[in-house]
Amino acid sequence: MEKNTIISVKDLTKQYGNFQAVKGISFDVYEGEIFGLLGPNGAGKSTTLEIIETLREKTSGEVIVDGLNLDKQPAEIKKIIGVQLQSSGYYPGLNLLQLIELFCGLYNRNVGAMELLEMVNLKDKAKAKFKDLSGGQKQRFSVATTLINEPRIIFLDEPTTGLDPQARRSLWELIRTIRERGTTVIITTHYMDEAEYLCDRIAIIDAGKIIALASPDKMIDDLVASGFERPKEVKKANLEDVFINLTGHSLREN
Ligand SMILES: Nc1ncnc2c1ncn2[C@@H]1O[C@H](COP(=O)(O)OP(=O)(O)OP(=O)(O)O)[C@@H](O)[C@H]1O
Repeated sequence: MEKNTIISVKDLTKQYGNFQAVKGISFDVYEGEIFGLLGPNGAGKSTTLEIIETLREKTSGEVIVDGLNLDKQPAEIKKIIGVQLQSSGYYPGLNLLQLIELFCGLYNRNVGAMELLEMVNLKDKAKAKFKDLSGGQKQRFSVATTLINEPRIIFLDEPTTGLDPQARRSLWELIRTIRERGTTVIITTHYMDEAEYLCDRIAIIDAGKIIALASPDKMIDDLVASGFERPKEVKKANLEDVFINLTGHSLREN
């Protein structure tokens, strides 16, 4: 299948004073994929994401989003992307339904607020305030807000950090559903299992450089082909499997 490039980043750098946080990275994101930026704390993932989102100035390099040049058409780019809003933007007096309706008004969109809450499994919480949600529910709501302007691409910055295993799985399913509806997803994470489960392709970033870029499967196959073996035999399950098995497979309300 012919792949369409929807984001193209070339030789991107970001300098904070004397410190170069992003050191000339290049990558393409294909339309309809879940693309992951995987790396340790401080690797430059958020900086890279925020530059593409038009929220942070780059130092040099070229970024094209859906044919639009970041330097010339940032306002056009904003219209076709969905970005997680800071929770400080969630007016404390409003409930979830009212917040979505407010954002619809701001974006001049007419999406069904209740349908959106249903999609992220928060219909029952429509009348609740954001502050009264669990961590997983907060993240699902935050993902819902990225969809209000019916974007072609959504950006998720470490969406599952701090969540329990079930809340994470529930969010993974949501992210897959969003991709199945045709939206391209670019996500940052420092969780290996998340990258392996969710992402079609990943770029591993370390100290501002991309050190590998491929599908998780290909990376693992290449490592094995190089003669790598795990030092000891791996058990057929891990502690997370035990936890999920004991607390239930079904995705409960998180
Ligand atoms: N505004 C800033 N001024 C100076 N240095 C910054 C600024 N923002 C980020 N940095 C530095 O740039 C580097 C990359 O930060 P960035 O937040 O992009 O990393 P990250 O990969 O997203 O890490 P994390 O997982 O911790 O969010 C870090 O060393 C950070 O301290």
